[in-house]
Amino acid sequence: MSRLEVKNLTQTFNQKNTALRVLDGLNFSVDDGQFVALLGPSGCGKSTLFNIVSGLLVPDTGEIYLNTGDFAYMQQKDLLLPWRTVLRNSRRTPEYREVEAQQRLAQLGLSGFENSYPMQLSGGMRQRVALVRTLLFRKEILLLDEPFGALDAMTRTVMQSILLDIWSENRQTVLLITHDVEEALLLADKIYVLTARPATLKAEVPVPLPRPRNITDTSLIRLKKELLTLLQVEMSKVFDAG
Ligand SMILES: Nc1ncnc2c1ncn2[C@@H]1O[C@H](COP(=O)(O)OP(=O)(O)OP(=O)(O)O)[C@@H](O)[C@H]1O
Repeated sequence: MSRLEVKNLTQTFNQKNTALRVLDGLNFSVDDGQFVALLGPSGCGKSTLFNIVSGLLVPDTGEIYLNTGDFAYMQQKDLLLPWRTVLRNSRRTPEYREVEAQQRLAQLGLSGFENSYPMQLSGGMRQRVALVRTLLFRKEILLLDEPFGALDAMTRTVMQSILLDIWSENRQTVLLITHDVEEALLLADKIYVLTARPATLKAEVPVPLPRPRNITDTSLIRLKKELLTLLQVEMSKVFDAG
């Protein structure tokens, strides 16, 4: 069953009196409980897509079908409130999921920082607080825009496995924007590759392998080569155009 369908999305922004076409007839669907990764060159329109799916932005044309359920959206910028502590940023109200918030903060390596303020944390720590908040919303759909972008490689690996554990427990539908081909291969059931701006769907690459996965597995190495080739073609369009 489809949880989310994106139909023929088109979006144009006006920049310096010129029309910048960002999405151009984008179509895809995501099944209930599926973990989908979106890969595409920088600036192709991935965050714009999430802004439309979440209702923050109304597209020029096209439609979004959400089959019941609601979503939690973790944007690239962490959007933590500077006047609230880590614990209070993690929860919508003071009473809300107190115990779970404490547990998740500990799980994500933030024990002892519950009463710190965002400005007292590193970029990677702020990103982890934002992830805790997103998870505590307990929505059926998670929109994660580069959730691990500010993390070092080691912490990123730990966070990926925690996210997989949480997903296995709850089977939410996840859409993950990432620049990291290996991250997409380790986590996702299916990878959508987008073209350079204006974004359309370039390829749909299923990853039908059990988890936890090992990036040195021969089938993953083959898929990685395939994805890198697809992305290099699109990247070269960005740099040629620039
Ligand atoms: N509100 C806006 N007004 C004008 N232009 C915008 C707006 N939002 C995004 N853009 C432009 O749309 C294009 C796509 O931006 P978007 O943030 O969706 O890309 P992205 O694929 O998420 O990039 P990255 O991978 O680097 O985060 C960019 O060229 C950006 O300058």
